[in-house]
Amino acid sequence: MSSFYILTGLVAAFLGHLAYRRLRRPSFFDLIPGPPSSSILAGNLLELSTSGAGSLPLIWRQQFHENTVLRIKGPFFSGDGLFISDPTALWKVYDTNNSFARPPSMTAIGEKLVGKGGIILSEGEAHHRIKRIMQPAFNAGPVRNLLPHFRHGALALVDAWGNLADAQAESGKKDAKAAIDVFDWLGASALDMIGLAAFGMTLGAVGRMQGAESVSNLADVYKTLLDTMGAEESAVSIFIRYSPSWLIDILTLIPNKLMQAVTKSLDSANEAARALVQDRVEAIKNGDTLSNDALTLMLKANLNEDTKWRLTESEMTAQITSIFFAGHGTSAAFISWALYQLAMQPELQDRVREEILANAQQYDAEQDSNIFSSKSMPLFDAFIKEVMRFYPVVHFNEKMATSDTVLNLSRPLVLKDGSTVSEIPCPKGTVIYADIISYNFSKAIFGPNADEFVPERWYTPTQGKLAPSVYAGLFNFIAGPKACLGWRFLILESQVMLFELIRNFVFHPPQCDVLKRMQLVMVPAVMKGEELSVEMPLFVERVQG
Ligand code: HEM
Repeated sequence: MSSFYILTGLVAAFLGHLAYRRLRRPSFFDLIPGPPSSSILAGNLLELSTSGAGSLPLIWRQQFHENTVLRIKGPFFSGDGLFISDPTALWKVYDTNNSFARPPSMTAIGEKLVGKGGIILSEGEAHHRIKRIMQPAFNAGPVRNLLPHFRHGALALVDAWGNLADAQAESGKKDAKAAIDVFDWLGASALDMIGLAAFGMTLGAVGRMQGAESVSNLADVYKTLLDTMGAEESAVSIFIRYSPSWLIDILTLIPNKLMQAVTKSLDSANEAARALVQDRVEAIKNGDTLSNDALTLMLKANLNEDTKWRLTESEMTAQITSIFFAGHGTSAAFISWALYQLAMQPELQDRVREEILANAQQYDAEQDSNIFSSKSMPLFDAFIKEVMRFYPVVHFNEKMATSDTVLNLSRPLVLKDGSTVSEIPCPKGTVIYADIISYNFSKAIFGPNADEFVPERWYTPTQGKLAPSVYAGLFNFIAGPKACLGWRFLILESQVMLFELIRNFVFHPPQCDVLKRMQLVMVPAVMKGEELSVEMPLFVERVQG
């Protein structure tokens, strides 16, 4: 019965909203080009049923060419939103003075998924306190020391895929069934990498895919949690992505199997994370000086911190869930797209492998991350940057203006009435969607061939004005105080993993189209009958000789 009242209330609110839209005075934003107001839902459903270039921002990009500002109208009083890829405007949104923050609606969704108190959802002073403890573990030096952990994880995957490739070769089959779903395996491997490098523990997720006993229940718990979140992308969830927080709170009151499943796995994940923190604190107290994983460094930093800055045990536990959440699907998708691109461009794959093999002996001897520099391995370095540009697995990032402000633009914006402006007013409450895809594909920044995959572009400096950036002038990790904490971790993890995989295997293209599916992360998907299945089926063959 309560569901009936809630739904009736929502329908009434919707009708009221339509009336308000008709009656309100036109604003400046009405002059900014963008998809028709009614298309936000239809467009998002399109995003769901995704085609090859199936991201909504991608479709808009084709429609609106090089427009660096697009206006959207969100459903249910969620106000005006701006998709922005203009570098000057991005500098303003992501500067350190905090005049923009995560929209409350996104925090509301996030808290339902990953719980409260983690670094990702925190803002302002609370965020500063958490980051102070976490940042040192993710700086360049400590991350460089994680190389042996990443190598260990990469070799476990090489071993597993070697067995599968041998079986494939023996059966002589090269049909769809013989393909390896590299995304699934890389997901397990990413869990193992985080387990080893971030938390100093063996999770055994890759071993489990080969039929071994579970080493730790944490791997199962997080896999269930992340799979449940992956299933989240329904029409309703896309709808609420653009909705105000009060609406999200109401919607989640409706009895819902998905939310119940997420809450259940989140509880188990938190329980397992708490046990891990307690175990690690005990080890430090007992004089553990050898462990160099991120959690040990964070806990040591915490113990040495002034009490007013120190994180409590439950705050520390929340950070573990944040790291798993932020660092698992992202890296699995990123490395999957890298392998896909190599499979589609065999000539490039050969050249990258040649460079890897030329450096393999030195790498084995020194095990030093310097080998991955643009000086030692220019093509490998350029390839990774180009994958980052071409496959922005995190495709947009939301912020909301916390006070009235103005956004200057690097290029004039042509309004619907034909006039041009070089700045746009941004009233308090305006939601900004930093459009990472459009930025990464901007011809003004990356040149006329921005739509093509060309690693060599990285041999010369980029021409156009760049957005603030922590890596290669790209916006994938955003910038400012809330920039990705794990970007160095991700780059080294990918370098080590790709080095070992390309060194050992040749990748052949799938026998079907691979689609870009816009979940929270841009994941690969293929059509299986009528259903879209999240996977990346590649043929993997051992390198001969
Ligand atoms: C291709 C891979 C990755 C991409 C594109 C990426 C991108 C991002 C982005 C855009 C944010 C900002 C989110 C927001 O505030 O809304 C973020 C935050 C974060 N990321 Fe990553 N990330 C990646 C991999 C990783 C990995 C591997 C880790 C950890 C091992 C990680 C840890 C974090 C953490 C802890 C935050 C929260 C930072 C804060 O709020 O201060 N990320 N990431």
